[in-house]
Amino acid sequence: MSTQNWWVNPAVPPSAAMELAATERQGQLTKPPGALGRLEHIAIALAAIQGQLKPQLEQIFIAVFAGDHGIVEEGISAFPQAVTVEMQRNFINGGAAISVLAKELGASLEVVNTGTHADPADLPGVVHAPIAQQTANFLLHAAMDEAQWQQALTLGQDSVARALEHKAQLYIGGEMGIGNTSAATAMLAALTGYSVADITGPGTGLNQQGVLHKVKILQQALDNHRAALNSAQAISRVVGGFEITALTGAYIAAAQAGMAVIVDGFICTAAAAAALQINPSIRPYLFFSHCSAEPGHRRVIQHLEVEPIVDLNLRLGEGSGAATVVPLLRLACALHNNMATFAEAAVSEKLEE
Ligand SMILES: Cc1cc2ncn([C@H]3O[C@H](COP(=O)(O)O)[C@@H](O)[C@H]3O)c2cc1C
Ligand SMILES: O=C(O)c1cccnc1
Repeated sequence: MSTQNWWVNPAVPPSAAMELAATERQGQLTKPPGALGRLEHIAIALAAIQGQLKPQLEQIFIAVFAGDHGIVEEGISAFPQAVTVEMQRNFINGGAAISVLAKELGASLEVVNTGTHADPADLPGVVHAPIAQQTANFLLHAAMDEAQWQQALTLGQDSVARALEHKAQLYIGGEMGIGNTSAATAMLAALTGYSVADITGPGTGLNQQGVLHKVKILQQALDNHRAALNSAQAISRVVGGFEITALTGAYIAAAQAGMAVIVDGFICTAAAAAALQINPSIRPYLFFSHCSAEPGHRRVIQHLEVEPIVDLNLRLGEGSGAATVVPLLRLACALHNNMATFAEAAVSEKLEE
């Protein structure tokens, strides 16, 4: 099915035949069947996605989407908005957590300015595609209009096109945007039905009073927009962010291109939750990396019925949690691809029951 709205085009399901072949291979490797637990499932899922018995994760593509948020006027972050621009420089200069992780993994790293206060002349090396300097303050206004939402979504699709040019076998999206835990929380409350109070947390480090204020602002925002929040697309447009929408577009486009994706923490999960409602066919392509220390994440993960790979108390963003699990995925593939079978190693198989 092809439609004008590219984001609803279904992703082709991963190969069932390859899933079966990879499952059979796991059963033949020199270990009790199932003994490598979820590492087996990861390798099998990657084999099915890549359509090859021995999946490969050499080329990793990481995109960090930066976006500024009008809602910061309401005092909902512990850090000033200037950090969104300052961190873009840090990403490019190699000093940020995601820069270090990307280097360690031998991954390609790009930074996309989806709409921030950055001066492009000041930040060479960033992909500048600003939709505006920031979203509208969604306490009173829709964060984006329809054209801006589509533009942001397409920035994610463009990034996936660059990942494909790099022959990437795995796509990681990250985000940077002061105030974006507020946008993510508002989106997730509207998408899942959890109350704002149930899933609001400190983000970069609000104190208890700050969190209560954040709850109040987000609750008011959702009340103000209640009538408009009638679809995942509307929710993402009205209370989301440019960078979060770009991530939603990237997840959908990667799955449509048959590429595996690792989802990062709380904010990326908001983008993924919207993507899954807009286009449910992408689900098999998404691996959820970790359970964030942002308190709402555990609930949201349960609601989505997904199982994060690790739980390390991370609460950074930038794609850092997703990058952190790449070595585990690589090891899962190495075991699956390189272990000997019982026949090859002349090891006796399990007794018949
Ligand atoms: C120095 C610094 C680096 C970061 N890298 C990611 N974030 C994270 O914190 C922000 C969201 O938190 P809030 O909603 O509370 O503003 C996002 O930019 C997110 O990526 C950072 C935050 C800071 C301060
Ligand atoms: O889990 C995340 O993505 C997160 C949590 C807090 C602040 N920034 C990001």
